[in-house]
Amino acid sequence: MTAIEAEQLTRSFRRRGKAVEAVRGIDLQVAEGEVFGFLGPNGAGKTTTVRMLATLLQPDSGRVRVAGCELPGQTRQARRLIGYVGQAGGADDGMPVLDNLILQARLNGLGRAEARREAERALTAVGLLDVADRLPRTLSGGQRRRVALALGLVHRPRVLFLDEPTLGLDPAARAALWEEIRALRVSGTTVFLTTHYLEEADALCDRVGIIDQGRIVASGTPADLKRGISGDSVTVSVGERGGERVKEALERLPCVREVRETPGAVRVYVDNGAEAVPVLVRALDEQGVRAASIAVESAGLDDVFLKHTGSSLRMSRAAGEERPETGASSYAA
Ligand SMILES: Nc1ncnc2c1ncn2[C@@H]1O[C@H](COP(=O)(O)OP(=O)(O)OP(=O)(O)O)[C@@H](O)[C@H]1O
Repeated sequence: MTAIEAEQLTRSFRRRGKAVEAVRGIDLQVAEGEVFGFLGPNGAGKTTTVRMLATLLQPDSGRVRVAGCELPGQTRQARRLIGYVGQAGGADDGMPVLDNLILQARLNGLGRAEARREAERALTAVGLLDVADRLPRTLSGGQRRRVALALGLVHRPRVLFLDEPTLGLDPAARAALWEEIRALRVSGTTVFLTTHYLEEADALCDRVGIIDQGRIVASGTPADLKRGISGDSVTVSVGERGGERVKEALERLPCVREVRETPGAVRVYVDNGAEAVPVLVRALDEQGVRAASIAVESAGLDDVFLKHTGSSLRMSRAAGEERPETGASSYAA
């Protein structure tokens, strides 16, 4: 059965008197029990989409059906069946972790005893029962993120929305959260997560939708998406300038299938990276171009991203592109 269905969703905002088209006609379907990743750069429209799917924002046009409920007509029923964990997390710092969860469960209509039971179950599920009596502000960033996850899970939602669940976490905390998400999948919960971490989409998701400038530009399993880009990618770092010359020097070579410029580097697609590198180095030498570094990899999701959007997600992160403050609010259905 389909857990999430959207047809031709659109949403604009007004900013300084101008219309910003955040979402421009999105269609998607997520099957029950699937982990679906929504991958895109800053400002692509991920949060706007996830908030519309999770009943938190009204679309300008289009249709949403989630957990069997048609929106906006069946919003109340839908909220009982879905959970939402926003970027800001949702815990109240003035009360201990367990009380936060009990309150959340009560808000979802559970009786006192059941709310306590479910709160303890959710904390156990995210490995935090030992901090039940602590105030959220005394916890580490990773622990606070897991409290937010528990808040989204306390009423056993069938569909869980996670907006950038691991943003800013260190690798160990991220790995711990990935395990929680994998466990949710095993329990049959449908998970819709937004991310701009390629590795996260690759490691966790059954299917991925790539969003850019408010539109889905590609979707499929990570393996299917990568299959469309077989071979190796060679990244030639050239600094701020010089990309154009490198591109010119390399795109004529018979072993080169395609060349794309990204900020500070040129990505070259070849069948066999190890064989191509000496040829590329010679060609650069002949043109008097010096590369800062050359790296060979199997083509991955970033290459899929580059192909469909014309920009590299990894390179834009490396170039220090910071995310704007979104002020996202948090809510657990
Ligand atoms: N409330 C708002 N008012 C005005 N503009 C908005 C509002 N919310 C989002 N936008 C704009 O809509 C576009 C999409 O934003 P959105 O937050 O959905 O992107 P995103 O992919 O989630 O980005 P990020 O990864 O930075 O969270 C951006 O240009 C953003 O500035």
